[in-house]
Amino acid sequence: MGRGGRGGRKTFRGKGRGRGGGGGGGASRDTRSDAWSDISRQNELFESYYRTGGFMEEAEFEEMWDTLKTDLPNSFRFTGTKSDALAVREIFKQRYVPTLASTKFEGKPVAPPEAVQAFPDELVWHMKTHKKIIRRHAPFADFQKFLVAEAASGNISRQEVVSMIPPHFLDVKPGMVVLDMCAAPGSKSAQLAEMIHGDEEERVRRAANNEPIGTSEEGDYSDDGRSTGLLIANDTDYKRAGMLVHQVKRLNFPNLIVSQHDASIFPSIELPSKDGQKKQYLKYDRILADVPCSGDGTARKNPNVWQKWTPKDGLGLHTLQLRILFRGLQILKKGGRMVYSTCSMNPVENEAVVAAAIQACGGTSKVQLVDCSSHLPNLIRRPGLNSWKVLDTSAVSGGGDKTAHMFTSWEAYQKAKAKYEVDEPERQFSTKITSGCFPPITKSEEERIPLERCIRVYPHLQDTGGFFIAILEKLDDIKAAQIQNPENAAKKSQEQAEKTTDSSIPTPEENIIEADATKGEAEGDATDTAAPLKRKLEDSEQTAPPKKSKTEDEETSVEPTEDGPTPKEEATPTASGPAKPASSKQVAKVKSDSAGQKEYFEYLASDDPTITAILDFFGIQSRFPRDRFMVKNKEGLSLNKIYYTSEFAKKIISQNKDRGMKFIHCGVVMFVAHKTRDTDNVPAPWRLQSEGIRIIEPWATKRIVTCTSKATLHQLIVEMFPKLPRDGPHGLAEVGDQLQNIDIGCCFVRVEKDDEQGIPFRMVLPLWRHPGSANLMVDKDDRKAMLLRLFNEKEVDIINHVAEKAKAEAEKESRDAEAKDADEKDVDMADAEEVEEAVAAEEEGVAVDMDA
Ligand SMILES: C[S@@+](CC[C@H](N)C(=O)[O-])C[C@H]1O[C@@H](n2cnc3c(N)ncnc32)[C@H](O)[C@@H]1O
Repeated sequence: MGRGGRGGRKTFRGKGRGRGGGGGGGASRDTRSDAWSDISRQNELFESYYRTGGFMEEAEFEEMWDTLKTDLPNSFRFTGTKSDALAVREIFKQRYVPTLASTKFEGKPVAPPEAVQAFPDELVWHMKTHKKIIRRHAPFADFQKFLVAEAASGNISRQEVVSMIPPHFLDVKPGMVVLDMCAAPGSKSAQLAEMIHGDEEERVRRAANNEPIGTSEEGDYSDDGRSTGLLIANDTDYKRAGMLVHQVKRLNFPNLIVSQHDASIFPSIELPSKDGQKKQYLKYDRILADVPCSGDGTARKNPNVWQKWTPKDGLGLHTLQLRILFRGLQILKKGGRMVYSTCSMNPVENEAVVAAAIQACGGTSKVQLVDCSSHLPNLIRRPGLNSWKVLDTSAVSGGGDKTAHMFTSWEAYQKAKAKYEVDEPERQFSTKITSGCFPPITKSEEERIPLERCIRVYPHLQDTGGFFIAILEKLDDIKAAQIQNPENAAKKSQEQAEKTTDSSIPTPEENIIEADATKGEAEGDATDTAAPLKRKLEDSEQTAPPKKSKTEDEETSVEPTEDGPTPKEEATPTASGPAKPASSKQVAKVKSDSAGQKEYFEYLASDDPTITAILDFFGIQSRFPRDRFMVKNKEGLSLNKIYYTSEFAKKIISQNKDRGMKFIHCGVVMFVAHKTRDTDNVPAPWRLQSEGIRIIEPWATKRIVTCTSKATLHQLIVEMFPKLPRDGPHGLAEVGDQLQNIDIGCCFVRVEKDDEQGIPFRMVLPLWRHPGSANLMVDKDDRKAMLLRLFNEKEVDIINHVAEKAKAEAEKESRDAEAKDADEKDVDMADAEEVEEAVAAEEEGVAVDMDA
């Protein structure tokens, strides 16, 4: 002890084991690519921290480190309603798994895809062959087509295995109000939306048929079986929020709002309140904080980790992470659950944040860590840490002589720093180290935070990336008086604890280690979202609840102590001082981040003439709500597109319209104006959209066509605009017979699940009945995906009868311009329209019905 100076420092240099990448082995060839073989998978500081930080036994560390240097397996998840996901999974198992199992690549057998045992129902799969090999090499061509087509159709999500874990621990049930605080690019939001959705479609169908929908402890089905829940998916980054919108749009979920706010000051969302009543603010049943982090658990797919890892990344993010978690806990319902997760293995970003947030909330009587050891029993995991060391690199200003230091406690850090201030005042430490970065020290067992309940997933445990998950439950209101600045709370508790601890805390000198002088990085503001190591692009590769009470207002009632003010006067816990109101400047900044764009969400009146005409046209039962249709123009006019949202989403959007909330997406496209001359006499010239069709179809009583044969379905998919005269012969079998009695306009085509014929699930498709033909309103890519899924047909040309006719006519005209046939010139108006649409569709590579 007390050796003084830097004599006790050890150098990292020479400690590296010099192991190369690779690892793995096994009977079949590991075909993972050499994709970034040119990048050295070594970083001495990174290795030394995890080797000497006391995270695991040496032997396990070796295994973990060897795995970290290998490429990550490909992984994906079957998505959507459970029955659809299981059906697509069956196609995959029957068609592709056996083929891949007998495939050879470069003369060696390929390891076939395997179901990841950690997740139920074999819905998650991974495969060792690198995705670049799958993409480029012939033996995988069919499988690649399947992956691309199903990902585009939303039946598959290409997501990293560990990234799928957090939503499973959130225990979301239909009807819950959920917030995803850092949601982009949206893979976990998609999982959460599926959970809120539950088996809604089946329930709604029963409700529409006046069949009992059953009761459930799991959700409030009073809205005719529809999920009354809500998901708010938020991200602060403008571009990434745009990606998020793109991803979640595919889900066609009317209960989803995308917002763009800084999660650490996430605004309180106002609820409608009755006249004279105190304002109420939204509280959440479930919150996910999948926060920005250093991302060192992604080293298997992210070369930046090897090239740029420095302890400052984690240190710099700790405070932002703490503020986000703290804000989440504030707006969580009492009894609600919150999951905090990162893809970093660094305790400074993990256990330290969790402990500091619990302390900031007033301790374990307010917020507890939930023991989830029996949940997802097949997930191999390690407990959270109760002790760890904090690594920092110091540097003499002006660069050079960078040194690494490992501290075991806040006290040790302060002592070392004080000593350096005397001995070597020009040496700079990270300004980001706070007492909260260190393990908490508590006076009694009751106060102890059981950090071992956190979950650590290391790469070698089940061939994944590294990940951290903490599951928190809010036991009690966090009273205004108890809300302390998170950092101060942690510090205060640490100071108290330090007074009572024994003298076994190592001195700084014992913990100082010298780093490779070339490895340090100048400290930057690690909260800058452009920092290279940030976990920004993770997943981007594509990529009994509290029972609901009678009214929405009651359901989301808020605790008086945590009522939020309007966004403009939001009280925010800050890292450097007590909670204070955010300035209006802050709010203005959030607005201007969007480059001045504003989304308008204007609801149509329930007796809006357009809505009335459309709903009458399709014979929509009066029980279907008529007041949830929305348009996205300032004037509130039904011009081009009409969207549908859930009742609760409508309440939230309408109530917070002028409060500075930055909502950037809500609603599912339900109807699109069909503007052609042949619609002059159509009472409702609006197209049904694939996005919204399944929401409204159960309630339709008119313009329904049933397709019972797989052969007819094939024809409808392969042929655009097949001929269909009003009377006389046609080639469209049972569908043609029904359509002959239907006037021009849009129709529903119902296709029921039929195992015998190999129709794996129920489908509802929009079709436009033209005067002389009919056309499924499905774009070409979706047609091709359907042909692959249902018929295993890979190279099918979609026939566009009208475009072909137009082309043939043009050729004929140019050959014999003089001899034009008068009859041919007299193409009827409707045919001309069809030509116009079809040719445009050909040019754009999509069917006319594709909604941009
Ligand atoms: C790890 S990623 C989230 C991944 C996402 N949960 C998913 O599964 O697709 C972290 C996200 O946090 C966002 N972020 C960074 N700072 C934020 C803040 N202060 N508030 C909200 N989001 C933030 C980043 O833009 C990034 O998209």
